[in-house]
Amino acid sequence: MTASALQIEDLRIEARLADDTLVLVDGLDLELAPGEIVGVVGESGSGKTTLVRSLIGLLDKNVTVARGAVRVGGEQVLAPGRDTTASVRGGAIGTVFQDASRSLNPVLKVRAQLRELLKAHKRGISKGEAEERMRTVLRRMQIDDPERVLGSYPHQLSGGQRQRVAIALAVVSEPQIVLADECTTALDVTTQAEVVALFRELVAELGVALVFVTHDLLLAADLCDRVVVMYGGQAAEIGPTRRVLLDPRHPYSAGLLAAVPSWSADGPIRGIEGSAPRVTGAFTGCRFADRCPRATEECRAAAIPWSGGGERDGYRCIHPLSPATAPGASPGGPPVTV
Ligand SMILES: Nc1ncnc2c1ncn2[C@@H]1O[C@H](COP(=O)(O)OP(=O)(O)OP(=O)(O)O)[C@@H](O)[C@H]1O
Repeated sequence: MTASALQIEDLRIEARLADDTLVLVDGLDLELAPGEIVGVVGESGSGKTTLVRSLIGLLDKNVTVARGAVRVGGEQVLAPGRDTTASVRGGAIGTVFQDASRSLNPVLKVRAQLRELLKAHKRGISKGEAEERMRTVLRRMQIDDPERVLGSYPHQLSGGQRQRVAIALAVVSEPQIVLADECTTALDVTTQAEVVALFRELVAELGVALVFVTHDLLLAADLCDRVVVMYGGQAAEIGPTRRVLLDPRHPYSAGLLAAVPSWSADGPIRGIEGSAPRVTGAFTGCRFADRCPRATEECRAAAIPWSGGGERDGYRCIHPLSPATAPGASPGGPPVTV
């Protein structure tokens, strides 16, 4: 059996406020094999960015890991009171953010930025080897004039080139895992498609595990092997992309799909009414209950257990859509109302 690239076990992340504790991520279990692409989707505020930031040691000062653990390549890097994620950031874990300017240093030329990472994470690499590696990685990003780009400051590059350089920075140290947080959102559709194609190639060629965070369900459908649908800090549903899209079991997943225009081409587009709850430490029951037409008192009474086929394919709902009534009953057709 292949060792996991990334293992997240029962992760709970809390934020301390002056008068309360907010739960930002709760009970998250996720395992990624090398070469696997997992999409993390969900509305704004569902905890996607908090999850990504926890993996690279960039949580805000008032935010801590309250329970669970994270392992990278089998080694524990995050647990309550323990955070050694800085040792994997830029090395075993590469990150690409939405805004390339967050990944790039505006006052350093691209060469200096790539070289800095190689020096930090590939100890003993010679100057010549580093030059060769930088050119190769830029060519892999389909930059055909690597010499010019290496000698440029970020502001001298186009938006698409900047995002390619940001991806080059994420992969130059040959990471086991790449975290991409909304990294195509700010790009035009053509560049977005090119960047997605790049990720696909990178995963196939380098065997990295890719966590692809996006609002865009169709983009996730196009790229990802599996998706995690997050809501209120929890995984509402996890499963192979095709299964989740064609046969969602959690009413929230079905609601998200019904809100995608091209998915609902033959039927009415419906947003999900209401907004996500503020989850404090005292919160009980299903986080989606107040917005869910299937909710009963039972949903509000106690924590909802995980059901289905285990961590890799399941949902957190006691009144799931049955396969017969879910959109998968008519693949490609409009989702039913939830
Ligand atoms: N330091 C903090 N203190 C208190 N609450 C926080 C803190 N950081 C994030 N939050 C809250 O945690 C929740 C999850 O935020 P997060 O940014 O992870 O969501 P998201 O799914 O990535 O949203 P988006 O897609 O808009 O980036 C939000 O309600 C946010 O306001």
